[in-house]
Amino acid sequence: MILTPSAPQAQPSTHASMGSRDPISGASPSNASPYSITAPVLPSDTQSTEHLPPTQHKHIWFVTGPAGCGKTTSAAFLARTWGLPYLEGDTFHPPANIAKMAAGHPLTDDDRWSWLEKIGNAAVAAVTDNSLSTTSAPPQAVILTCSALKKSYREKLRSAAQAGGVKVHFLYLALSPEELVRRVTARKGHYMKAEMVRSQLEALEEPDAGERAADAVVVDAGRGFHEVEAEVREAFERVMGDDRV
Ligand SMILES: Nc1ncnc2c1ncn2[C@@H]1O[C@H](COP(=O)(O)OP(=O)(O)O)[C@@H](O)[C@H]1O
Ligand SMILES: O=C(O)[C@H](O)[C@@H](O)[C@H](O)[C@H](O)COP(=O)(O)O
Repeated sequence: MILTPSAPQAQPSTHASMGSRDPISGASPSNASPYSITAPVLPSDTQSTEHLPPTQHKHIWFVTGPAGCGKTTSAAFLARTWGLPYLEGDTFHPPANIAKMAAGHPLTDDDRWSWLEKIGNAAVAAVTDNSLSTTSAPPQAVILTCSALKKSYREKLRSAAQAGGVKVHFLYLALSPEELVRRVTARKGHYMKAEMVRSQLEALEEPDAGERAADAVVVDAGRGFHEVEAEVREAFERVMGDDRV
């Protein structure tokens, strides 16, 4: 089930070509695609405009949902706004997984397990050591993209964070099947083809009520760039604000 299916809205004219905007600097025009990103993106790669107040805990933000829902776009928005490191989940796949998906075959749970383990470990490391920091201290938060389609996958990511004593959050970008297919079809130069959206939706388990009460925020991703950014920003500021020192 899709929680908030919605018709696509017209994009604000200034964002009409955001698919080709540089996702970190936001620079436009550019011939960069979001998939030219190689992980990690460091805070110094961003031109952050906002300062994050000190928080009691370290935070991992997973931006989740099926291919095409806008994970890369929203993760890059958070990273460049707050000057946070950003890790692209796809870069943790072994080559065999990428080849499999590019050939149009969905991954199995087995295929995904070691990938999720790497993502969880990398997320915790990002906020507990300073390998992704441009100062002497580890960053307060890290942003990761990961489809995290099933509850069991999210549980695995949660347990990695729990072991590291770090708070974890899931931003789930809800989008109708039709709009997912439209966006994946329109996107060029990516191994994930539109036919794969169906299998992603078959695997998908949206965050349930318990997850939403705990650590998952559902964002209606069917609106224009500005509206989605505003909702993502609101969720991020609310959660981080609640953890202020
Ligand atoms: N709110 C939006 N409205 C219209 N198109 C969008 C929106 N957000 C992202 N897109 C476009 O949809 C495509 C998929 O977005 P992307 O961020 O790459 O998703 P994902 O990382 O989840 O696969 C890209 O071409 C992107 O520019
Ligand atoms: O769990 C999976 O089936 C895969 O990880 C899959 O989710 C894939 O990696 C991305 O969906 C592709 O890329 P985008 O989501 O970035 O389009």
